[in-house]
Amino acid sequence: MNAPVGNPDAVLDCAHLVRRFGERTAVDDVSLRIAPGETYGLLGPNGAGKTTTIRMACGLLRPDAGTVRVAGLAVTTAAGPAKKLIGFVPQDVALYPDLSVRENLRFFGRLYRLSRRALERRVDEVLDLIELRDRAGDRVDSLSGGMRRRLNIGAGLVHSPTLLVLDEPTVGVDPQSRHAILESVTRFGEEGMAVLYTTHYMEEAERLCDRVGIIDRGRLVAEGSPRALVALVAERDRVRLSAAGNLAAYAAACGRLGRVEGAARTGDHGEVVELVVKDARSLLPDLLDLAHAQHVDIRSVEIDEPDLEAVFLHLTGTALRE
Ligand SMILES: Nc1ncnc2c1ncn2[C@@H]1O[C@H](COP(=O)(O)OP(=O)(O)OP(=O)(O)O)[C@@H](O)[C@H]1O
Repeated sequence: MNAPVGNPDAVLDCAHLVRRFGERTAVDDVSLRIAPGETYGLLGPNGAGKTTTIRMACGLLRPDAGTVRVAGLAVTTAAGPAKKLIGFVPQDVALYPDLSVRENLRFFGRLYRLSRRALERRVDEVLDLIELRDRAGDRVDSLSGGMRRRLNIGAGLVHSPTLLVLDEPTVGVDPQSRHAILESVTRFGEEGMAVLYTTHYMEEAERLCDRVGIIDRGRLVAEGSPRALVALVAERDRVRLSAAGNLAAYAAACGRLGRVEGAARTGDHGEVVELVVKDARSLLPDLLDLAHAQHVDIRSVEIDEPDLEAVFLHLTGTALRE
């Protein structure tokens, strides 16, 4: 049976996802959780693994390893109850150009077998959410590109999903539609929906997301609130390094570095090194060099407060946007 298990507080629970394409590991041991009403941004440059991660999260792509649960239900590439809880909005617009805005929404609602009355009510709600009520009767091929993007989001919303997954929804849209999209995503969170949002625009992640995961070359290299991540480049921070190797020796060596005010091995299985440091920004390279010298494999860095671009640059040595 597909009984709910795992963390009941998590709407989405991805554990240790791995996906390879030939020789290339596109997603390398990514775990993330999203709580009800939480907007989580997956931030990374082109090719970092964002789309591959969310396609696995939605059951559109089979992971080579790892599991996905939505509201405790296993997500697989086969049809199942978990899939009904997910609304997926792809990067490319998938709509019927010769149908009206309203007819498109009805079409997607019928796929989920909503009753006629429930469907009409929900279509009206969605038209308000995406701010297209005044265009409801217009054919899609008469809409601007940005309006089509908004309708594309509406199509993912019409069955009232518990989890909405949006893949770079503002790429290439006009400023007015971009604003409307960002406003509506804020409202989804306020209404209790969990949102997984991929972007390579730092300012979007900073504005919209309760929490951001920074992904680089398939690895989730840092996770936290925008403010907490920004603290990575501020004056004194708590740093949690998830790692594998001789962590007792590594923690002791970190403690001997200047500017480290405390170092301890923690975590349920001793897999974390926790540090209190002054100016994590300048210290992080030393911590990573030390890990390298001691053959310690750092899996992720977590910080409890300048901007996310700086954080990204600092963590990966590359810019978020090429
Ligand atoms: N179907 C596929 N076959 C082969 N390689 C793939 C496939 N899909 C993705 N990849 C590779 O996996 C890596 C991650 O791609 P992915 O599309 O997940 O990144 P992304 O962060 O979403 O980037 P973008 O912002 O450009 O969409 C890239 O190196 C990409 O070339």
